[in-house]
Formats: sequence, C-alpha cells, structure tokens
Amino acid sequence: MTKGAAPVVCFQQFSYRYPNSDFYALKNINLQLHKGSIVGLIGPTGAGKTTLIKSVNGIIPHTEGGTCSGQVLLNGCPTVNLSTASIGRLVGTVMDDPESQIICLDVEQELVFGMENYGVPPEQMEQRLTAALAGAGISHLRYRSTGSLSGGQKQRLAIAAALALLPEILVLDEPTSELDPLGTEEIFAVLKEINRQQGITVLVAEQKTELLARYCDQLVILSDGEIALAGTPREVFGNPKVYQLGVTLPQVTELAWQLNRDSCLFPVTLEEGVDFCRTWLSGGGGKKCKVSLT
Ligand SMILES: Nc1ncnc2c1ncn2[C@@H]1O[C@H](COP(=O)(O)OP(=O)(O)OP(=O)(O)O)[C@@H](O)[C@H]1O
Repeated sequence: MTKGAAPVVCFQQFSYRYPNSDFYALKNINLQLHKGSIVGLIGPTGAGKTTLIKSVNGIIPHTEGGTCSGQVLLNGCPTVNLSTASIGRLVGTVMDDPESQIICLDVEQELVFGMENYGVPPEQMEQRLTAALAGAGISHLRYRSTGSLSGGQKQRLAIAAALALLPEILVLDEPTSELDPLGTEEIFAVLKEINRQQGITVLVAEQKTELLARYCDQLVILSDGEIALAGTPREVFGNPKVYQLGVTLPQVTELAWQLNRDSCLFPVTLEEGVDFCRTWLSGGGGKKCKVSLT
C-alpha cells in the first residue's frame, strides 16, 4: 500500500440522491483509497454500500442519473468528466450475483467477450486470458461451460473477467453472499493474492467481519448514508461506537468485549483472541468484569 502517493479513489464531500428519491443515499462522504490497499465496506442493509460502490465504478451518476454534490476522483480525475468506457478500463466490478454478470456459454468466451468490448488488441488477448484465469485460480476451467460451474467458480469467473481488463481498482459488492465458508475463504485468498501480486486496489462490501479483519488494511462502516467509522480493523472494531451501528463483530472481538469492556486493545483475529483469553484467564480477569464464562 502506497500511503504517501495521491489516492487512486478520492471521495470529496460527496452526496448522492437517486432519481425520484426524497433522501440522500450518500451524505457528505470523504474517503481516500490508496494504491494497493484492501478496503472493506460494512454497514446494515440500506446503509449505502452498493451506492458507494456504484459511485466508484461510474454507474453513479452516468447510468443511474440522480443528483450529486461534491465529487469522486479516480486518479485525480472527477468521474463525471470520464466516459463510462474509460472508467470501465480503470475499475473492474464484481457484483453479488455472478449469474447476472455472466453472458457467454463458456469460460474462455466470457473473458474474450469482455476484452473485445473494451477494444483489447487480439494479439494481447491470449496473454491476458491466461493471466486472468491464473489470477482467479481457474486456469483448469478455461474450456468449461459456464452453466456447469459452481457458485464459487462463477464468482471466480466474474473476478477473472474483471482482471482480464487489467483494472487498477477492483470493486466487489458482497461477492461471497451465496458461498459456503470454504468458498468465501477462497475468494478472499484470491483477492489477497491479486492484490499482492498485481498491486490492484480492492474495495469490497462484505458482511463477514472475521474475514474483513484478517484481509483488509482499512474498514469503513456506513450508517444511513454516512461514514460512521473508518480506520484499521483494530481501530474500528476496538471503538465502542461500533456496538451501536448494527455491525456483527468478529466473534473473538465480541467475546473480548463481553469479558472486559475496559480493555484498550480488542483482538480481531483468532490468534489474537487466544492470546487475549490466555491473558484474561491468567490475570484473574473474571473478577474485574463480573462476566460468567459458563
Ligand atoms: N435505484 C434506487 N432508487 C431509489 N432509492 C434507491 C435505489 N437504490 C437504492 N436506493 C436506496 O438507497 C439507500 C442505500 O441503498 P444501498 O443499496 O446502497 O444500500 P446497501 O447498504 O447496499 O444495502 P444492502 O446491504 O441491503 O444491499 C437505501 O435506502 C435504498 O432503498
């Protein structure tokens, strides 16, 4: 993550109202995404997560219309001044329902179709195709029919299709909503790997806070269209305010909070949770916080 450099995505006092709506779905958003970071977006239903993601990939305002104030900058350029095609080259998108994104009958065609749409020269396609399939961990599925793929494989295909366009930024809206825990873990491992290898900046809306705590550099909690909390997973999950925001915490954080609300450092990973419990037990913590372990 390059923190000193100019942010790849910058929200400046950005507010947005959908057409025919009488309220702002996003209010006064100030947010910077730095190159190579993985940023998790959390919030209860209706908080504005999808709206924020659509403000990065240009669907807002280009496709949705509506009313904006402030601006969203991609590499310093306001999205309103960029065409949807140029935003599409910069920002890859994976939505929560891969079925709605998959158009072609087989995996290879799916990637080629996207590249053709974006005018990728034919001589570059094979190299991009191979790299994108490898990046998403589905090289072995290249000639499979898309209809025969599992939910997790479809999610990976949607990621590969985005990667084939060489995006600088990847936005994902609840990409694991239909996956089991193993499939979910695999998708996050893929995201971490492409982030590490290719330096792609990742913005992911996701409810599974355990995973976000482990994989993200920064978390943003949205509440009623506003940023309620932002910071590292530790800063966000260690802030007592998080309990009022309707966010399901990582179980180890919740446990530590219930055991000792006076703690100044809450665990966010399983390993830290084990350490916390050992310290708590050896220090007679039970006497301090009057919480029964039974
Ligand atoms: N096309 C639309 N027209 C009018 N209002 C909309 C539209 N899409 C979303 N909204 C409203 O904007 C607010 C934010 O919605 P958004 O979908 O961004 O929330 P979210 O946090 O992604 O929710 P969820 O977790 O349920 O997907 C909600 O009140 C929603 O009803």
